[in-house]
Amino acid sequence: MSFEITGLSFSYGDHAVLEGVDLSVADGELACVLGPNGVGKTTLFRCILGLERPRAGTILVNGRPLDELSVAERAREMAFVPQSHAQVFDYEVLDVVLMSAASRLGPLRAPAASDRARAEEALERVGVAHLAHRSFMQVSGGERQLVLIARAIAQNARSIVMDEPTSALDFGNTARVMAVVRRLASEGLSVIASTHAPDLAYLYADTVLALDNGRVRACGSPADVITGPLLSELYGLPVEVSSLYDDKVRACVPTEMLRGDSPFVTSGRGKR
Ligand SMILES: Nc1ncnc2c1ncn2[C@@H]1O[C@H](COP(=O)(O)OP(=O)(O)OP(=O)(O)O)[C@@H](O)[C@H]1O
Repeated sequence: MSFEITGLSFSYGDHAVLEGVDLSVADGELACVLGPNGVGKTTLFRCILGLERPRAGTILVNGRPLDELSVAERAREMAFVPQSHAQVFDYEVLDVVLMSAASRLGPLRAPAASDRARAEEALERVGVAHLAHRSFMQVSGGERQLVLIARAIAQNARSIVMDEPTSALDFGNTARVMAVVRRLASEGLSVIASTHAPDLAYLYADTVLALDNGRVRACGSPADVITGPLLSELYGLPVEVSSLYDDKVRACVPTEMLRGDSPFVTSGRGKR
């Protein structure tokens, strides 16, 4: 089991954020974490990455307790893909990917030719090798996200944690990035990603964890978790879930928008 999180509880001072969270993600699996703003998704990831110390609970990464891993070992086991719009690197794309080598290098050691080759190969794998010598700040949000995923691949870790990998992306780039993430999982990595889009979680994930107020509201197969009643309760508004393409797709619709008397409906839209 690549991530085995048991009874995880965390507080910022007096403010309890996570309570008794359990999650297992095996090699080859993609788990999506869903939940309203402020529910504790990023905090959960910070605990998994060893950046916050839980009040209670255990985290095993590839079978080893997180708190027994050195910083370098954590970097070998886990790669982190942050939200692309939070980045301020003014480096060439290839140099951003080469930063993945930092955990293997001693202080003041330059990356070797093999690190460079690995970085170039990772860019190739996510389809953005042509951007290698462009400025990271001057490529699009979707391309930037793919570069950050390439950096995670080049790190050669067995597990990847992604904080809202598609939050800044358009429709096409969302599909491209999620396809890459899905492929990485299918190739044997364990991946945990947060998302605000239940229909994306349904389409791509093997497991969905729905957090509500820092507690697990549901965790299981997308078919069990992505349902109208659960999403309505989780987000506090009526949601209908329609099954499409033999239930390979579920469209999640906030039905408030469809009611003729809805205060949100100001034009002809939704009144039919
Ligand atoms: N450094 C901090 N100190 C104190 N409280 C914090 C800190 N970081 C986050 N919080 C609080 O912890 C709670 C969970 O925050 P977190 O960022 O984990 O939520 P999230 O689910 O990732 O939210 P979003 O979907 O908006 O990104 C929130 O109430 C937030 O205000």
